[in-house]
Amino acid sequence: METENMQPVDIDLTGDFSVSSHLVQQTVMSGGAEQQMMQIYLRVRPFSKEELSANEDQDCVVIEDGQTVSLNAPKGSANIKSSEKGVGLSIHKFTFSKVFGPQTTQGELFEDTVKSQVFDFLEGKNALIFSYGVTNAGKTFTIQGTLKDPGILPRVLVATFHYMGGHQYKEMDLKPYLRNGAQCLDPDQVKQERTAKMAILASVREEGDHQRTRSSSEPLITSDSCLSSFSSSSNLTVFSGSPAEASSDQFALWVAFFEIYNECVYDLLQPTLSKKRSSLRVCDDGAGNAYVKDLRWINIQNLSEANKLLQFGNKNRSAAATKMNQSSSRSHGIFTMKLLKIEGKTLKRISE
Ligand SMILES: Nc1ncnc2c1ncn2[C@@H]1O[C@H](COP(=O)(O)OP(=O)(O)OP(=O)(O)O)[C@@H](O)[C@H]1O
Repeated sequence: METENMQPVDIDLTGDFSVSSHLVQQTVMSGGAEQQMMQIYLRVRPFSKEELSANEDQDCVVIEDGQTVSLNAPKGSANIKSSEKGVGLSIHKFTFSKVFGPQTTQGELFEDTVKSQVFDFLEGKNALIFSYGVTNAGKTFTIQGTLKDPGILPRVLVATFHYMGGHQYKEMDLKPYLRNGAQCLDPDQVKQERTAKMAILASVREEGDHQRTRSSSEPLITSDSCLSSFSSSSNLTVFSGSPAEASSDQFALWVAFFEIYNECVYDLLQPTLSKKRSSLRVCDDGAGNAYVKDLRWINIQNLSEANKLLQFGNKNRSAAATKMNQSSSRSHGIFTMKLLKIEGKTLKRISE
């Protein structure tokens, strides 16, 4: 899992990484922008019952200390055979910003990795969090989690609504535009926004009625209102106090959810009327910033709405069972939040 604080300007990462042979931590040197460190975390998930009964626990991954792991090639593997012949090594060491073992809880992971970045996002800075790993590694569990064990995304949403407190801008007439801007909507456009959002929320409510019997270990987004229910649970981190409380500023949260599947971009918040979905184009806003053209942005005003959009989007994701993971996501899902800080009717800042 990797996290980075970003400035509003795009940073070309290609060619700018400085990577030493055994150090996986990477330094981002940006042309003109301030130098930033990309934090790279490793989470080692526990073995499943099936993996244990198949004797897959061969101590291949050994956590040496809080930052280092050794990877030992499995018995009988090609790596072992060639290292016995003096070709290559059967042990590799990697160093990370921090390594989290199988006992790490979702709450501990959030605290020790992205919590400070969430605070930065609420205070107006851009941030990017992404998870990277082979199929079945635990990416979905870490980012989304389950009803019982909420992951990073629901925790970020809870923290954001807590921060906004009673200072929400409900007019819906200031909407993110292109990459870093916002546009004013006229009353007809606001009406269209409300209608589009209501259509999604209503469709999830209808489906939610048929889903009440799901278990708490299933992905978070399958259960209606679960975000709201765990937001009150004691193990959930929110920032103490709300910095928004004291000021007269207001906040609007807009979200988008899309996937990259077979190198095409699909909007997950676009109701699909036919089996064939149309893909979206990635464009340049004229200032060198990439954005997805015609991507749907929805203004959400509470956790229940956030949960419904997640349910709706996840249902649209291209999932197919693989040999290793029966509910594997076959695409890269990208959930984006834009937080607008508004004074009167004027946009003061926007963070993503
Ligand atoms: N830290 C963890 N603790 C307990 N179970 C976990 C943990 N991480 C992952 N799992 C379980 O391991 C399985 C695979 O996890 P997950 O679906 O998140 O993998 P993934 O990396 O998203 O896979 P894919 O790329 O194929 O979608 C799931 O059953 C999940 O519940």
